[in-house]
Amino acid sequence: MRTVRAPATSANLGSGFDVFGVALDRPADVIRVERASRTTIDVTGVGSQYIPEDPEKNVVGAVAEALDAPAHIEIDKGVRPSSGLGSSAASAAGAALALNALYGRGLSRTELVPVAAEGEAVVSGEAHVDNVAPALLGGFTVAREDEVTTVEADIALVACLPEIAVSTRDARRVVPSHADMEDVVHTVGSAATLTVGMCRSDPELVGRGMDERLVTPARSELITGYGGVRSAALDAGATGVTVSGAGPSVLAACYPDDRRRVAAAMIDGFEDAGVEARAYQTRVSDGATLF
Ligand SMILES: Nc1ncnc2c1ncn2[C@@H]1O[C@H](COP(=O)(O)OP(=O)(O)OP(=O)(O)O)[C@@H](O)[C@H]1O
Ligand SMILES: N[C@@H](CCO)C(=O)O
Repeated sequence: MRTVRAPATSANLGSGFDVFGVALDRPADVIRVERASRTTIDVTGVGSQYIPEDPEKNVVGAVAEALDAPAHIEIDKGVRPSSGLGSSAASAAGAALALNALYGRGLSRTELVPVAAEGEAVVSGEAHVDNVAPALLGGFTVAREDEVTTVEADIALVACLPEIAVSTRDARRVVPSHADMEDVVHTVGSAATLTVGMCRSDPELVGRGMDERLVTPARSELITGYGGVRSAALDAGATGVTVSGAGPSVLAACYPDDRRRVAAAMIDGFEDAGVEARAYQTRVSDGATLF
Protein backbone atom coordinates (compact mmCIF):
# COMPACT_ATOMS: atom_id res chain seq x y z
CA MET A 1 0.00 0.00 0.00
CA ARG A 2 1.17 3.59 -0.68
CA THR A 3 -0.30 6.83 0.69
CA VAL A 4 -0.03 10.36 -0.68
CA ARG A 5 -1.16 13.72 0.72
CA ALA A 6 -1.97 15.88 -2.32
CA PRO A 7 -2.55 19.63 -1.80
CA ALA A 8 -5.18 22.00 -3.07
CA THR A 9 -3.93 24.36 -5.78
CA SER A 10 -4.98 27.69 -7.21
CA ALA A 11 -4.72 28.13 -10.98
CA ASN A 12 -4.60 31.30 -13.12
CA LEU A 13 -3.82 33.86 -10.34
CA GLY A 14 -5.69 36.36 -12.57
CA SER A 15 -3.10 37.24 -15.18
CA GLY A 16 -1.89 33.69 -15.93
CA PHE A 17 -5.05 32.08 -17.33
CA ASP A 18 -4.32 28.39 -18.05
CA VAL A 19 -0.61 29.00 -17.30
CA PHE A 20 0.04 29.95 -13.64
CA GLY A 21 -0.61 27.80 -10.59
CA VAL A 22 0.42 27.53 -6.94
CA ALA A 23 0.34 24.69 -4.44
CA LEU A 24 -1.40 25.59 -1.15
CA ASP A 25 -0.49 24.15 2.25
CA ARG A 26 -4.17 23.40 2.97
CA PRO A 27 -6.68 21.82 2.33
CA ALA A 28 -5.50 18.45 0.85
CA ASP A 29 -6.74 15.04 -0.31
CA VAL A 30 -5.28 11.79 1.06
CA ILE A 31 -5.01 8.96 -1.47
CA ARG A 32 -4.28 5.31 -0.54
CA VAL A 33 -3.59 2.71 -3.22
CA GLU A 34 -3.31 -1.08 -3.04
CA ARG A 35 -2.55 -3.46 -5.94
CA ALA A 36 -5.63 -5.18 -7.41
CA SER A 37 -6.57 -7.01 -10.61
CA ARG A 38 -8.97 -4.21 -11.60
CA THR A 39 -9.45 -0.64 -10.44
CA THR A 40 -12.05 0.07 -7.74
CA ILE A 41 -12.55 3.41 -5.98
CA ASP A 42 -13.90 4.48 -2.53
CA VAL A 43 -14.48 8.17 -1.90
CA THR A 44 -15.04 9.70 1.57
CA GLY A 45 -14.68 13.22 3.00
CA VAL A 46 -15.76 16.70 1.90
CA GLY A 47 -18.28 16.64 -0.96
CA SER A 48 -17.78 12.90 -1.53
CA GLN A 49 -21.50 12.50 -2.24
CA TYR A 50 -20.97 14.45 -5.50
CA ILE A 51 -17.97 12.40 -6.69
CA PRO A 52 -18.48 9.25 -8.79
CA GLU A 53 -16.77 6.01 -7.71
CA ASP A 54 -16.99 4.58 -11.24
CA PRO A 55 -13.37 4.42 -12.60
CA GLU A 56 -14.64 5.70 -15.97
CA LYS A 57 -15.91 8.90 -14.32
CA ASN A 58 -13.44 9.53 -11.49
CA VAL A 59 -10.17 11.24 -12.41
CA VAL A 60 -8.10 8.59 -10.60
CA GLY A 61 -9.54 5.87 -12.89
CA ALA A 62 -8.00 7.58 -15.94
CA VAL A 63 -4.68 7.94 -14.11
CA ALA A 64 -4.62 4.21 -13.20
CA GLU A 65 -5.40 3.40 -16.84
CA ALA A 66 -2.64 5.71 -18.15
CA LEU A 67 -0.06 4.06 -15.85
CA ASP A 68 -1.43 0.55 -16.51
CA ALA A 69 -1.65 0.27 -12.71
CA PRO A 70 -4.94 -1.30 -11.59
CA ALA A 71 -5.56 -0.73 -7.87
CA HIS A 72 -8.06 -0.31 -5.09
CA ILE A 73 -7.93 3.47 -4.57
CA GLU A 74 -9.25 5.18 -1.42
CA ILE A 75 -9.74 8.93 -1.70
CA ASP A 76 -10.28 10.96 1.48
CA LYS A 77 -11.36 14.33 0.12
CA GLY A 78 -10.20 17.45 1.91
CA VAL A 79 -10.61 19.65 -1.19
CA ARG A 80 -14.29 20.19 -2.01
CA PRO A 81 -15.23 19.39 -5.64
CA SER A 82 -16.10 22.32 -7.95
CA SER A 83 -14.34 24.70 -5.57
CA GLY A 84 -11.77 26.34 -7.82
CA LEU A 85 -9.13 24.85 -5.52
CA GLY A 86 -8.04 22.04 -7.82
CA SER A 87 -10.14 19.32 -6.21
CA SER A 88 -10.01 16.94 -9.15
CA ALA A 89 -6.32 17.79 -9.68
CA ALA A 90 -5.42 16.91 -6.08
CA SER A 91 -6.88 13.43 -6.55
CA ALA A 92 -5.32 12.99 -9.99
CA ALA A 93 -1.86 14.14 -8.87
CA GLY A 94 -2.05 12.09 -5.67
CA ALA A 95 -3.07 8.95 -7.55
CA ALA A 96 -0.32 9.45 -10.15
CA LEU A 97 2.39 9.74 -7.47
CA ALA A 98 1.02 6.83 -5.39
CA LEU A 99 0.51 4.42 -8.32
CA ASN A 100 3.91 5.28 -9.82
CA ALA A 101 5.49 4.22 -6.51
CA LEU A 102 3.22 1.19 -5.99
CA TYR A 103 4.08 -0.27 -9.41
CA GLY A 104 7.69 1.00 -9.51
CA ARG A 105 7.10 2.81 -12.82
CA GLY A 106 10.07 5.12 -12.13
CA LEU A 107 8.55 8.29 -13.61
CA SER A 108 9.75 11.64 -12.24
CA ARG A 109 7.24 14.16 -10.84
CA THR A 110 7.64 16.21 -14.03
CA GLU A 111 6.89 13.13 -16.14
CA LEU A 112 3.79 12.47 -14.00
CA VAL A 113 2.28 15.89 -14.87
CA PRO A 114 0.81 14.79 -18.26
CA VAL A 115 -0.30 11.49 -16.68
CA ALA A 116 -2.28 13.33 -13.98
CA ALA A 117 -3.64 15.67 -16.66
CA GLU A 118 -5.32 12.65 -18.30
CA GLY A 119 -7.52 12.60 -15.20
CA GLU A 120 -8.39 16.30 -15.60
CA ALA A 121 -9.59 15.58 -19.14
CA VAL A 122 -12.26 13.25 -17.67
CA VAL A 123 -14.00 16.14 -15.88
CA SER A 124 -13.37 19.25 -17.92
CA GLY A 125 -12.95 17.76 -21.39
CA GLU A 126 -9.42 19.18 -21.69
CA ALA A 127 -6.13 18.00 -20.16
CA HIS A 128 -5.18 21.19 -18.22
CA VAL A 129 -1.92 20.99 -16.34
CA ASP A 130 -2.14 24.28 -14.41
CA ASN A 131 -3.53 22.54 -11.29
CA VAL A 132 -1.80 19.14 -11.51
CA ALA A 133 1.64 20.74 -12.08
CA PRO A 134 1.72 22.63 -8.75
CA ALA A 135 0.01 19.71 -6.98
CA LEU A 136 2.94 17.48 -8.02
CA LEU A 137 5.84 19.93 -8.13
CA GLY A 138 4.91 22.51 -5.47
CA GLY A 139 5.63 26.25 -5.43
CA PHE A 140 4.61 28.62 -8.23
CA THR A 141 4.38 26.89 -11.61
CA VAL A 142 4.30 28.24 -15.16
CA ALA A 143 2.80 25.67 -17.53
CA ARG A 144 3.20 25.99 -21.31
CA GLU A 145 2.20 23.50 -24.04
CA ASP A 146 5.23 21.28 -23.55
CA GLU A 147 7.08 22.47 -20.45
CA VAL A 148 6.52 23.41 -16.83
CA THR A 149 8.80 25.80 -14.92
CA THR A 150 8.67 26.03 -11.12
CA VAL A 151 9.81 28.61 -8.60
CA GLU A 152 9.80 28.24 -4.82
CA ALA A 153 7.98 31.19 -3.28
CA ASP A 154 6.91 32.26 0.19
CA ILE A 155 3.65 34.18 -0.19
CA ALA A 156 0.77 34.35 2.31
CA LEU A 157 -2.65 33.69 0.76
CA VAL A 158 -6.30 33.44 1.77
CA ALA A 159 -8.58 31.17 -0.25
CA CYS A 160 -12.23 31.88 0.56
CA LEU A 161 -14.66 29.14 -0.51
CA PRO A 162 -18.37 30.07 -0.67
CA GLU A 163 -21.18 27.52 -0.40
CA ILE A 164 -21.88 27.70 -4.13
CA ALA A 165 -20.56 25.42 -6.87
CA VAL A 166 -19.11 26.51 -10.23
CA SER A 167 -17.98 23.70 -12.53
CA THR A 168 -14.85 24.21 -14.62
CA ARG A 169 -16.84 23.20 -17.69
CA ASP A 170 -19.40 26.03 -17.11
CA ALA A 171 -16.72 28.59 -16.23
CA ARG A 172 -14.88 27.87 -19.49
CA ARG A 173 -18.03 28.65 -21.48
CA VAL A 174 -17.94 32.33 -20.37
CA VAL A 175 -14.31 32.91 -21.39
CA PRO A 176 -14.34 35.45 -24.27
CA SER A 177 -12.95 34.17 -27.57
CA HIS A 178 -11.40 37.53 -28.55
CA ALA A 179 -9.51 40.31 -26.74
CA ASP A 180 -8.49 43.93 -27.31
CA MET A 181 -4.75 44.44 -27.80
CA GLU A 182 -4.77 47.05 -24.99
CA ASP A 183 -6.12 44.47 -22.54
CA VAL A 184 -3.62 41.86 -23.79
CA VAL A 185 -0.74 44.27 -23.16
CA HIS A 186 -2.12 45.02 -19.68
CA THR A 187 -2.29 41.30 -18.92
CA VAL A 188 1.27 40.65 -20.09
CA GLY A 189 2.43 43.45 -17.77
CA SER A 190 0.51 41.95 -14.86
CA ALA A 191 1.79 38.41 -15.54
CA ALA A 192 5.39 39.64 -15.65
CA THR A 193 4.90 41.63 -12.43
CA LEU A 194 3.40 38.60 -10.68
CA THR A 195 6.26 36.36 -11.83
CA VAL A 196 8.90 38.78 -10.51
CA GLY A 197 6.88 38.95 -7.27
CA MET A 198 6.97 35.16 -6.90
CA CYS A 199 10.73 35.05 -7.60
CA ARG A 200 11.26 37.70 -4.90
CA SER A 201 8.52 36.41 -2.55
CA ASP A 202 7.12 39.96 -2.63
CA PRO A 203 3.39 40.12 -1.75
CA GLU A 204 2.98 43.65 -3.20
CA LEU A 205 4.14 42.58 -6.68
CA VAL A 206 2.19 39.32 -6.55
CA GLY A 207 -1.00 41.15 -5.57
CA ARG A 208 -0.61 43.86 -8.24
CA GLY A 209 0.18 41.18 -10.83
CA MET A 210 -3.18 39.48 -10.26
CA ASP A 211 -4.99 42.35 -12.00
CA GLU A 212 -6.46 41.21 -15.33
CA ARG A 213 -9.29 42.31 -17.65
CA LEU A 214 -9.69 39.40 -20.07
CA VAL A 215 -11.21 36.46 -18.18
CA THR A 216 -11.82 37.49 -14.56
CA PRO A 217 -14.62 40.04 -15.24
CA ALA A 218 -16.78 37.42 -17.00
CA ARG A 219 -16.01 34.69 -14.49
CA SER A 220 -16.59 36.85 -11.42
CA GLU A 221 -20.22 37.27 -12.51
CA LEU A 222 -20.74 33.56 -11.72
CA ILE A 223 -19.76 34.24 -8.09
CA THR A 224 -22.50 35.86 -5.97
CA GLY A 225 -20.95 38.66 -3.88
CA TYR A 226 -17.56 38.73 -5.67
CA GLY A 227 -17.33 42.55 -5.89
CA GLY A 228 -18.05 43.06 -2.18
CA VAL A 229 -15.68 40.28 -1.12
CA ARG A 230 -12.89 41.75 -3.26
CA SER A 231 -13.35 45.25 -1.80
CA ALA A 232 -13.53 43.89 1.76
CA ALA A 233 -10.30 41.92 1.30
CA LEU A 234 -8.46 44.94 -0.15
CA ASP A 235 -9.73 47.18 2.68
CA ALA A 236 -8.41 44.59 5.17
CA GLY A 237 -4.92 44.74 3.68
CA ALA A 238 -4.92 42.26 0.78
CA THR A 239 -2.39 43.24 -1.89
CA GLY A 240 -4.45 41.64 -4.68
CA VAL A 241 -7.61 39.59 -5.15
CA THR A 242 -8.81 37.36 -7.98
CA VAL A 243 -10.92 34.32 -8.82
CA SER A 244 -9.18 31.07 -7.82
CA GLY A 245 -9.10 28.69 -10.78
CA ALA A 246 -12.51 28.51 -12.38
CA GLY A 247 -14.13 29.71 -9.12
CA PRO A 248 -16.13 30.03 -6.95
CA SER A 249 -13.23 30.37 -4.47
CA VAL A 250 -11.74 33.85 -4.24
CA LEU A 251 -7.97 34.14 -3.70
CA ALA A 252 -6.23 37.02 -1.90
CA ALA A 253 -2.50 37.67 -1.56
CA CYS A 254 -1.34 39.52 1.56
CA TYR A 255 1.37 39.96 4.19
CA PRO A 256 1.37 37.09 6.74
CA ASP A 257 0.31 39.40 9.60
CA ASP A 258 -2.81 40.51 7.67
CA ARG A 259 -4.01 36.99 6.81
CA ARG A 260 -6.52 36.57 9.69
CA ARG A 261 -8.05 40.01 9.08
CA VAL A 262 -8.32 39.40 5.32
CA ALA A 263 -9.92 35.98 5.92
CA ALA A 264 -12.54 37.44 8.28
CA ALA A 265 -13.30 40.31 5.88
CA MET A 266 -13.84 37.90 2.97
CA ILE A 267 -16.22 35.69 4.99
CA ASP A 268 -18.15 38.82 6.04
CA GLY A 269 -18.24 39.99 2.42
CA PHE A 270 -19.90 36.76 1.32
CA GLU A 271 -22.26 36.89 4.33
CA ASP A 272 -23.38 40.39 3.23
CA ALA A 273 -24.39 38.79 -0.09
CA GLY A 274 -26.28 36.03 1.74
CA VAL A 275 -23.69 33.34 1.03
CA GLU A 276 -22.02 31.17 3.67
CA ALA A 277 -18.28 30.79 3.20
CA ARG A 278 -15.15 29.43 4.85
CA ALA A 279 -11.64 30.76 4.48
CA TYR A 280 -8.35 28.87 4.37
CA GLN A 281 -5.43 30.91 5.73
CA THR A 282 -2.73 29.40 3.60
CA ARG A 283 0.49 30.07 1.66
CA VAL A 284 2.40 28.87 -1.39
CA SER A 285 3.63 25.47 -0.39
CA ASP A 286 5.16 22.11 -1.31
CA GLY A 287 3.71 19.59 -3.74
CA ALA A 288 2.26 16.18 -2.90
CA THR A 289 3.96 14.12 -0.18
CA LEU A 290 4.49 10.38 -0.67
CA PHE A 291 4.52 8.29 2.52
N1 LIG B 1 -11.41 12.41 -7.47
C1 LIG B 1 -12.17 13.48 -7.75
N2 LIG B 1 -12.13 14.56 -6.96
C2 LIG B 1 -12.91 15.64 -7.19
N3 LIG B 1 -13.80 15.72 -8.21
C3 LIG B 1 -13.89 14.67 -9.04
C4 LIG B 1 -13.07 13.51 -8.85
N4 LIG B 1 -13.36 12.64 -9.85
C5 LIG B 1 -14.31 13.21 -10.61
N5 LIG B 1 -14.65 14.44 -10.11
C6 LIG B 1 -15.67 15.36 -10.67
O1 LIG B 1 -14.99 16.55 -11.10
C7 LIG B 1 -15.83 17.68 -10.93
C8 LIG B 1 -15.04 18.73 -10.16
O2 LIG B 1 -14.00 19.19 -10.95
P1 LIG B 1 -13.84 20.71 -11.30
O3 LIG B 1 -12.67 20.80 -12.21
O4 LIG B 1 -15.17 21.25 -11.78
O5 LIG B 1 -13.57 21.36 -9.89
P2 LIG B 1 -12.24 21.72 -9.18
O6 LIG B 1 -11.28 20.60 -9.46
O7 LIG B 1 -12.49 22.06 -7.76
O8 LIG B 1 -11.91 23.09 -9.91
P3 LIG B 1 -10.67 23.93 -10.44
O9 LIG B 1 -9.98 23.02 -11.43
O10 LIG B 1 -11.30 25.13 -11.03
O11 LIG B 1 -9.78 24.31 -9.33
C9 LIG B 1 -17.05 17.21 -10.16
O12 LIG B 1 -18.10 17.06 -11.09
C10 LIG B 1 -16.65 15.85 -9.62
O13 LIG B 1 -17.73 14.96 -9.50
N1 LIG C 1 -7.15 27.17 -15.96
C1 LIG C 1 -8.34 26.42 -15.69
C2 LIG C 1 -8.29 25.95 -14.24
C3 LIG C 1 -9.46 25.12 -13.86
O1 LIG C 1 -9.23 23.77 -14.22
C4 LIG C 1 -9.54 27.35 -15.86
O2 LIG C 1 -9.50 28.44 -15.30
O3 LIG C 1 -10.50 26.99 -16.55
